[in-house]
Amino acid sequence: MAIDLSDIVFSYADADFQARFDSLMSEHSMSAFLREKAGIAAGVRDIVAAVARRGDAAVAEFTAKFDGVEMTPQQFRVPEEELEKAYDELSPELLDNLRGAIGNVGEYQKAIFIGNRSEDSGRVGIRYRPLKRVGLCIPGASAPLPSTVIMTAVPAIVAGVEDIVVISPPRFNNSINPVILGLCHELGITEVYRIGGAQAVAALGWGTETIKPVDKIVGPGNDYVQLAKKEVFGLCDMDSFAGPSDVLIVADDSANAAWTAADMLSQAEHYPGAAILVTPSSGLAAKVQSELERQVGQLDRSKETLECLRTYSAVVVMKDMDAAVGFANHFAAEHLEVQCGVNSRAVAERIDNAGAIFIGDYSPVAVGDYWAGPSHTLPTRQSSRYFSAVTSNDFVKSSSIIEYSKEQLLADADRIAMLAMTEGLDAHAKSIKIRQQQ
Ligand SMILES: NC(=O)c1ccc[n+]([C@@H]2O[C@H](COP(=O)([O-])OP(=O)(O)OC[C@H]3O[C@@H](n4cnc5c(N)ncnc54)[C@H](O)[C@@H]3O)[C@@H](O)[C@H]2O)c1
Ligand SMILES: N[C@H](CO)Cc1c[nH]c[nH+]1
Ligand SMILES: [Zn+2]
Repeated sequence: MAIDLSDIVFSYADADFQARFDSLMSEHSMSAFLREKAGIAAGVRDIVAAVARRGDAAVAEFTAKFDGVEMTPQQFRVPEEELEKAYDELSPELLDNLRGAIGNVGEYQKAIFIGNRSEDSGRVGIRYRPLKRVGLCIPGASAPLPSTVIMTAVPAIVAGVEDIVVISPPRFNNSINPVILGLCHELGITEVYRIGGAQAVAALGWGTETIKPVDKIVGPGNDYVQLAKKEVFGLCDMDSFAGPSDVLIVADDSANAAWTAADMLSQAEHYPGAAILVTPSSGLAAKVQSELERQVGQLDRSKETLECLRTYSAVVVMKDMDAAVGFANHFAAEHLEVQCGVNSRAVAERIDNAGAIFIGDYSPVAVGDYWAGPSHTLPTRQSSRYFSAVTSNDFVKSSSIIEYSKEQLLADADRIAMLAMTEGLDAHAKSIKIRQQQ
């Protein structure tokens, strides 16, 4: 039966435009998610509390319950021989391509790294040091994503993190996908645990008898993983909220409709994944709709992708490019593509909220997912308004440096003391004044 996607198309000229706009914005918002998942959040809190109280025993119980795998705590960690064996089994061609991606990501992450730009030679400064131990969440239930190992581990390696720990659910013959394991070996990561979900995040945050706590947890995951990261925040740091993927494409008449549709499908394929086209061109909207209808049936995950198009996606016709850009800034996408021909860079300049911006016809999201250099671990659910992509700079912390000379302190001593007395803190004032009395 022919696929009809006319339901996902709407225009500023429609009577119900505002209602559809509001519902699209709110469906994808963080507040709707947190409200809708309040029940799951309560369950996640219980899982985290149980791991905090009972450590490994609780991790083993939840792994049996949610992943269907019975393990003793000694079996959580993947033996190094298994990592080596998985590495040996990678085909030379795959290994070469993984190395190509690792090289690009490493080069980019080095170029943007601020951790080696400490400034502590003057009166005030800042000093960066790498985090000592970090945990990476690598999804593995709906689809194992080896590329996420590269996109989270390489920035940490560039920053100089000593201990990198990987957690991933035991969804592949009771263990982890072998490409993920082989890649860990290639990157020199030896501490890999076949546990996932909220229980694994809790183990990283609280520590257990067999897993030492980490300083930061980074990486994507399903609702349980993301909500658990929120629960352990404070015990350690975390990155952004990297949940279900989305792409928003701003395009004009010059866009190639078949390519635009292909890029939308590449996000919808994530299942869950959302793909939204915003354009001032009703002609392009119609062509993209028919390309989606034509191409979706040709995909391996056609059924799932179609469901994501129908459930989370839209083709929206706006009055003009200003309105399209306004829509994009309001939506705050994880991935934002601009396909506006020679105007692409100028339109991209006007985007304030997006995890990653892909400019022009030859920068589909997939080039960033696997290859270009910036991490594909990006803020979702409109949180690119305030969160950013994972970078090497997420794996350093800073110490402020203050080093006054006698002359510098004496020059400002009275003024500092006065501020202290204004707050009624005379011990503060005296710690300054005592130095004036030499
Ligand atoms: N934004 C990004 O950068 C990015 C990158 C890659 C993946 N992702 C997203 O990450 C997500 C990965 O999801 P996934 O399905 O692979 O899962 P996952 O691997 O993150 O988590 C699976 C675990 O969740 C736990 N779980 C499952 N059902 C449960 C239940 N009912 N109660 C308690 N715990 C339960 C289980 O322990 C299971 O092992 C997807 O949404 C994907 O789109 C995002
Ligand atoms: N688009 C996903 C979220 O940014 C990342 C990914 C991994 N593999 C393919 N895609
Ligand atoms: Zn992707």
